[in-house]
Amino acid sequence: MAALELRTSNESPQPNDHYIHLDEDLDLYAPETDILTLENLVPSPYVPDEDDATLQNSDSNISKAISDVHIPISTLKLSPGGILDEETVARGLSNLGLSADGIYQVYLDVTIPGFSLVDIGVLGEFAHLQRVEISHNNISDLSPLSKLPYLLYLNASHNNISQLLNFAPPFNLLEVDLSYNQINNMSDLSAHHALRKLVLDRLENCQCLKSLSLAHNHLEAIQGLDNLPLQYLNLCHNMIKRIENIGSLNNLRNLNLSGNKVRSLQGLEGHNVLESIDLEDNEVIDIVEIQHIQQLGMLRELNLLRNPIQELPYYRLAILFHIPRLCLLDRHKVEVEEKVSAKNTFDASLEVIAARDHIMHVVYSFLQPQRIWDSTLPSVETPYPMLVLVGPQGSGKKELSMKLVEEFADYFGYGVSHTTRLPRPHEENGKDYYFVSLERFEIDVKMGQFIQTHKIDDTWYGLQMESIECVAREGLACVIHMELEGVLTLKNTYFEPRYVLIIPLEKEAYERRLQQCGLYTESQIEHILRRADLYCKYNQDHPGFFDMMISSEDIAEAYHKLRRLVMDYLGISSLSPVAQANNMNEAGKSETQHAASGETSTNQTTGQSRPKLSGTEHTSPTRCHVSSAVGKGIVVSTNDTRTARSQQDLDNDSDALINNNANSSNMPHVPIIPGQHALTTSSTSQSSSLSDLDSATEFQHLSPRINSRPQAPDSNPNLVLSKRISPLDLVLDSELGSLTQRNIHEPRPPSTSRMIGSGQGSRPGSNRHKILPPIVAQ
Ligand SMILES: Nc1ncnc2c1ncn2[C@@H]1O[C@H](COP(=O)(O)OP(=O)(O)OP(=O)(O)O)[C@@H](O)[C@H]1O
Repeated sequence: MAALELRTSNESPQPNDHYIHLDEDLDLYAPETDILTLENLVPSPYVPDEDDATLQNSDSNISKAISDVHIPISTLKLSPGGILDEETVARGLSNLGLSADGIYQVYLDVTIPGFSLVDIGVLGEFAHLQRVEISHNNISDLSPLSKLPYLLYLNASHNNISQLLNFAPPFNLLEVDLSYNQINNMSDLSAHHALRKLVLDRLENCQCLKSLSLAHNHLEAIQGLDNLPLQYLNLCHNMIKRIENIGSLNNLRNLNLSGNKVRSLQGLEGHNVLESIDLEDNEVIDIVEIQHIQQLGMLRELNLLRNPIQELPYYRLAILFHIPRLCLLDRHKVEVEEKVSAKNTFDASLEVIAARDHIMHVVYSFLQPQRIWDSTLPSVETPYPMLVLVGPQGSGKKELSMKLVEEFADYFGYGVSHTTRLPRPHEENGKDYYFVSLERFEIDVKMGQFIQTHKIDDTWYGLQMESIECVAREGLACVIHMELEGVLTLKNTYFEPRYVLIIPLEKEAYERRLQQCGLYTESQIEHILRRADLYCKYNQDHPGFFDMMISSEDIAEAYHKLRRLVMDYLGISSLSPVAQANNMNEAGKSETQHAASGETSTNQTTGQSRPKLSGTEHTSPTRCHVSSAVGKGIVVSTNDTRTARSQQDLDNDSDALINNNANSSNMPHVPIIPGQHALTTSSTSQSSSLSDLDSATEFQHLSPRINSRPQAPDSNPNLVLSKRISPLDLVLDSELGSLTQRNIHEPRPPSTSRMIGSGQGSRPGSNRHKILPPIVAQ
């Protein structure tokens, strides 16, 4: 093996060993030799300047002497053609020290920058080198370094190297600087087991570098990758704590950071083409970190296995809620059901909330002994009449409801909700609300008492069946107020109330009002105002959902409108009889026009049209004429089979209805009062409205008569049931009966449902309008 060595011992030179004795007249530069002994070292006669190359008999001066040797350029060209020659190497040698085997004094370092070197093959002959600096050349092949077994430090920056460390690795290679090269192929570095520092700065010239893998190193930070066109970056199994300095990797599609110490996902924002992130076995702990990757539109795969975040309840659903576009999470395929479940868990739509609420109460009530709520039980045509004021908190619904009930005490009763909030001054238990403890509320829920519940902040509100039934038992229609969620639940039940949206449209005035009442904190007010927007939007998006909207900036004015509306419903007026008749005619005309033309009424807030709420929605032809006249309110059936009524019909409407009722059913002429059942006069139905199943059977015996179909029991004796059936079955039975047993052209016997018994007096207006007509836009 050829080597340039300095031997300081007294060893005798070996003739065949290419040793050079630095005798008095021996030239230092002797290319054909490769070992120097330092005995009697004298200045070289080739050195032109006496001060230069003065070798002294000491180690320190030897180094200087050799490195300062000057060869006249005119006589010697270093490394011609970029092929490194020994002379150039000799000029670059420094750092005299012991060879690795401890036998020789050798130069341990070589520095050969800026020689435009292409071929460094000769370096292989300097096996003792420990530090090689060959930067700023044109080297593309480092394979000769495979012959330097003691190499510890390599600086090959600013070259044309395209392969990373593609030489047989010196056993102890510690540090490599390959910055400013053309590396576009990262070879497996696992053989370089001692490598502790790898500098790959300024790889920006590698404009084709699409895939970079630096796995299983001890990298503590990401750097030097700026602006690379990388699509795949594998940094797994390093010691990286922060995702940094990859902001300019705009083409990154696949990032593997598994097996690191990453805690935050900050730094991943803006990687809009990132499709896959592997963060398995890291330290991500907080779900808020997901916000950093939430907006990555192409992200389809995420692996957070073996991160503390997995301990969070609903972890998987939470991730899917934030990034619903994921297809693969923690190496498991994401199912559609999971995505739906995620949405429903964290941001359920109002409809879902209501459906859940409804299901819960139905299930709990089924677990209880069944009772028939006979005062509010629906029949085919006559839902129990209810008026629901809907709107956000502080919109004045409660005040309006109370006033209405107070003024129209003969028609309406107030359906008292339960709440877990404390009573406010002037509020009375049982009048404004039933103020109950949370425990009591929960017990009632589990006892199946509620038909709907709704939570606002930490307060529960809920309407119990008994509250409505209480009002119905009095023969009154029920007025309640609630939030939108409550309405949606109610719409799942058999109740078919009229819904009036009460909402202050002027936001500033509304805000002032909320502030002045002193009941709400600033954040609550903000929330309420947002809810007000939600109501408006819901009204816009669901035409016809609310039957009417009343703006409630000014409560007095709102009440005035509501009052007018109700009076119109009930056909009562404080106007003169003539004006009253005119009003009725006007109302009748507009109703006729709507019914005849199938017009739609206009949504007040939006100007959108909405389908007129009328029974023309019903499919049964036998029900059309009924519904076209009455909508969903208190219903009286007529013999009139036309769907559009003439003005004359309307003028004669009341009388016709009364006569029809009386004639067709052979029943006495009775005025109709909301909520009163026709059979309340019968001794059988005088009993408690909270009947158990026995009374349900009793009810079934009577049901044909309830529907004024005397022939039904005979023609269908099965209707007299001895077994228990559900109210729903009753409805189905009676509907079936109406379709199968009765000729649909046959005039329909009037329904006597909701009619008061003959023994009871009529209430004001009840002989004028027996129905709650559909609300039309004003
Ligand atoms: N059973 C119920 N289901 C759903 N919401 C309800 C129910 N009972 C009451 N609410 C609503 O809960 C909200 C809070 O009730 P609260 O008695 O504090 O009314 P408020 O803030 O005075 O509002 P408003 O002036 O509109 O009546 C109100 O919007 C009310 O309508």
